[in-house]
Amino acid sequence: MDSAIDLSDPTRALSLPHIRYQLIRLEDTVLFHLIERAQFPLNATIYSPGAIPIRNTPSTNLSFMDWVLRSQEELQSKIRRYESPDEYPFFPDAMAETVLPPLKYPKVLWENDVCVNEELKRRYVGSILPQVCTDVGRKERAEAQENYGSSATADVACLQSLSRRVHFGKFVAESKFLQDEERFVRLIKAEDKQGIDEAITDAKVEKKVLERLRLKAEMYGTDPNMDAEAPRKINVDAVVAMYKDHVIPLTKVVEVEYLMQRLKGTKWE
Ligand SMILES: C=C(O[C@@H]1C=C(C(=O)O)C=C[C@H]1O)C(=O)O
Repeated sequence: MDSAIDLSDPTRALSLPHIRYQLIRLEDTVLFHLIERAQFPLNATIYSPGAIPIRNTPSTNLSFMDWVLRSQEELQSKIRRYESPDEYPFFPDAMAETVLPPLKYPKVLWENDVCVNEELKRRYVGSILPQVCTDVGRKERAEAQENYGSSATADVACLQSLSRRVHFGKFVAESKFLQDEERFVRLIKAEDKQGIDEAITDAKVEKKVLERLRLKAEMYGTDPNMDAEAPRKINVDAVVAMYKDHVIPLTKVVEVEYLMQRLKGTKWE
């Protein structure tokens, strides 16, 4: 799987404008996967471990959606998805040998074990989905068994694109570190997480992200030829809240935790 960061040229890979451009493109990916998911009911059953017996496969106590996610990740690891430094599996124990020769990615990040996927999935299932799947001007059942497979497939796409988005925080953090090494070394040595969080925060950029996202959700969430009263394809407020309350905060957690480990390791990935 190709990395979205232009790793052929490490200088470009760590250019903040280039990274921010990738983050803007990822907004479209996340939004389109959410629109796909929002056409189905919440189907809460697929997130409960053991609630749906998974037939003709070794017994598992995973939820149906987790089983689909883990199975997809196992396959995708065989085609090198997780060799890319911007991809992190939700089930590291599912990683298998690749069927293709290994890729040689240039080293742009420093050794770290930062991964927020568990917290991301908890928030996705517990807070984000219930809002995204809320009725948007149409009567809807809470469950539709015939959509269990499609809902889980759309969830995998949403989770993987959200995971890439928040873990891009490592490239942002490395770029900011190189731009102001002395300040960050001082904050890291003082283990001043609050100070690091303030140093990596750009409130103007965050405001622009949310404004742009609202515009995109309003534009992509409606059919141009339908009248204004037609139901929207996505709950716009839910999309903006997702970024404001979860995506941006988790991206900053990744930035801070990556920087806290920046002076410990060797150059990696
Ligand atoms: C990603 C960045 O770092 C922080 C996180 C942001 C986000 O997740 O959208 C935006 C601005 C910063 O507060 C950045 O500076 O672009």
